[in-house]
Amino acid sequence: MPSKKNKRKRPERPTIHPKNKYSDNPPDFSVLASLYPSLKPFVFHSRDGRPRIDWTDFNSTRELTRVLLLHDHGLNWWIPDGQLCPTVPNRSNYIHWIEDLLSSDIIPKNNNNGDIVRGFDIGTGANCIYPLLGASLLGWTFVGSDVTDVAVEWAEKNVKCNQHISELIEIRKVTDCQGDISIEDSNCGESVNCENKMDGNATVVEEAELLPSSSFDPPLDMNKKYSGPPLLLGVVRDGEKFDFCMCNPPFFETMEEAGLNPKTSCGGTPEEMVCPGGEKAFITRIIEDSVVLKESFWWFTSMVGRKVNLKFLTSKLREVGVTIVKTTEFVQGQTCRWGLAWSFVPPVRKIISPLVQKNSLSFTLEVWICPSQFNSRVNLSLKLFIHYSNYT
Ligand SMILES: C[S@@+](CC[C@H](N)C(=O)[O-])C[C@H]1O[C@@H](n2cnc3c(N)ncnc32)[C@H](O)[C@@H]1O
Repeated sequence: MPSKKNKRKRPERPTIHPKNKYSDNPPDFSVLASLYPSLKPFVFHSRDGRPRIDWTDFNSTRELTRVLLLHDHGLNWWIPDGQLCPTVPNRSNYIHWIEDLLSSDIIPKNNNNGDIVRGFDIGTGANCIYPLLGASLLGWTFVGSDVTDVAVEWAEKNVKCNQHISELIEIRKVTDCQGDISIEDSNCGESVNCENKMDGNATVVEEAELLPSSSFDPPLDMNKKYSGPPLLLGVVRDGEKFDFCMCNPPFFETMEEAGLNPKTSCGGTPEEMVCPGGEKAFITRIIEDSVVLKESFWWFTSMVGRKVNLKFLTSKLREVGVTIVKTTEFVQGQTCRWGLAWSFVPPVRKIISPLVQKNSLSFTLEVWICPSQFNSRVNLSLKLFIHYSNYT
């Protein structure tokens, strides 16, 4: 007789966004191999008779991505050997999560660009996957930025060979000396050299009082501060307005760390995978840039690779006085990634729940409201957590 313990199964976490093309129809490698002979050499059958792909072989994963983009999205696509190869279903999850953000009514809709949705993909890579998917699935327009010549060259090729959406995507090369971009660093007192610097206004002070203490979060090691080329500040041009930015950052500090998952081979050069301070430093810089560029973006978002960093980053967001933070979990086979979104736009929705559930499902919202956004001088240590499912 099964024990009571076994009966109490934890609810299954959704691993794929319901709007994802593959949520009801996962790719059938046999069918695809019969339609695209170039895929055939990479498909084999396991003992249970199911068609499989060798995920540890870069050529297999690249060919599968090429075929899926062509077959399911009508996109021509290629990357040179060794460049980071995206998996289409999980990259689509991030796009659909942003779609949810834009359509949710927690903050007012952005009408800056009329009906046109405009996104900024920080580090678009040679694969240019997010602009290609966002443009082909949803008709969004994009600026995709990158620093390396190979990424910019191949992203441009991938855009040009898709005439039906090429008008929607601009690839922007980031250079080290772009703009005059040093921003105030309150921790180490570097020089301030930008017009719109972070200023400690009243909202920041109240926010610190109102939101949970971050005293247990480890600080960012000063030696590991992001010191690379600009991310947003200095790359976004005067007067540009975006509905969102997105980013799949270099997660790791070393290539050894990057190579820790022997179950997959998605390629990835050091420029794509690694930066001093890893994702924590990279995303911290995006947060700092967002303070200066709060008028230029409706939503800021980034992928986060490690949960411990998510905690650090959300506390950083509280410090800088955002009005909203939203997180989600992207489950990719055995790997978990997180989505982090924030905004400085005052929220309109007020669904209040006393607690943030610990083991929340994927694609859920956490919203923090700072009462000072409503010009209220409430002298209470008030914490409002809003939590609801994006599926509703
Ligand atoms: C993990 S890869 C992501 C590539 C692609 N977006 C994807 O999801 O597969 C990170 C990318 O960020 C780029 N990158 C690093 N620093 C950057 C910067 N300062 N500005 C723009 N891109 C940068 C790298 O060259 C690399 O292409």
